[in-house]
Amino acid sequence: MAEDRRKGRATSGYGFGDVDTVLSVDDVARQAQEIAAEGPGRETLEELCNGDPLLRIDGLRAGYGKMEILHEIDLLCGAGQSICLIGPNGAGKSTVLHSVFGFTNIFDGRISVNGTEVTHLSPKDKLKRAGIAYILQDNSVFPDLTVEENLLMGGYLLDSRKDARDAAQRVFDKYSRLAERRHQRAGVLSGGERRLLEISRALVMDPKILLVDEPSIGLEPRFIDMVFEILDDLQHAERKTILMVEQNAKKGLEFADIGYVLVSGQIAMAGRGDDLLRDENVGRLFLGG
Ligand SMILES: Nc1ncnc2c1ncn2[C@@H]1O[C@H](COP(=O)(O)OP(=O)(O)OP(=O)(O)O)[C@@H](O)[C@H]1O
Repeated sequence: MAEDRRKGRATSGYGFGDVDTVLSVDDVARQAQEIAAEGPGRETLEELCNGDPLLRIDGLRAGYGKMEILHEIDLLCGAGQSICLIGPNGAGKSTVLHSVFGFTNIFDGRISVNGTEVTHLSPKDKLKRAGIAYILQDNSVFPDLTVEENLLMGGYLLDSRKDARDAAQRVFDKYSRLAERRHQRAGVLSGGERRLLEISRALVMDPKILLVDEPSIGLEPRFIDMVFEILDDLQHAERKTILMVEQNAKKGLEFADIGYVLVSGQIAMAGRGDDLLRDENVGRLFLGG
């Protein structure tokens, strides 16, 4: 089992946020497992989501092909809450999002939304029936299409083109910055505007749950705050539930209500974002001090 748990681990070093010290992934994994050998326990997770999860993951074992990357993951997220997953490179953070959206092989466990099991739904049904949207980690806009055409792509599962147009217009009404550029090629947008377009494209389907993979990646610092403000507004003004992966652990924990620390495909710790920011071990291992 110990060997299994190590299968998904990358071997390179990494840094988090402003970290100057570069620790090896194995060092961090070993130390994190030492400080949280038992994991956070179900009671803690129930308490963190106020006992009423919208998104619930129980005992999830999942991976790619036959390789198991996630080992009995439990995660509970209340409606309108945000969770940030942090941890070393290769820990399986993105694989959690991939599994919730239906991109992995699920060997065991259960994923449910509002009490309804969605474990084996296709990504299309996750979006259309379960209200889960996945926002890609990389630059995923179509640069040769206009801003409007990119947005309409987000509505391809709606029943008619008119429904897609109406949904896109609702997004334009919310983000005048995009509306002003609706006929421009997406390729000419700034990095921050492109990230806004990626988020907006997911909003066309009016999802309840947003899976956000590395929102700050590749962005100039001046755009990073903008993106977190947009996510904050979606959570607090529109009551979207957000499950996020963020390599910049400090930013992620400052943003999120709840943080989960993933190490070698297992949940090592979970707590309120501000508590984890103050936690000595998290600080030493993930925040550089
Ligand atoms: N599509 C895939 N096919 C096969 N293996 C994959 C695939 N995607 C990820 N993996 C492997 O799964 C493991 C976990 O990767 P994952 O991307 O989930 O980690 P992560 O914690 O998000 O890391 P990072 O911070 O580097 O993005 C790694 O060993 C990775 O090589």
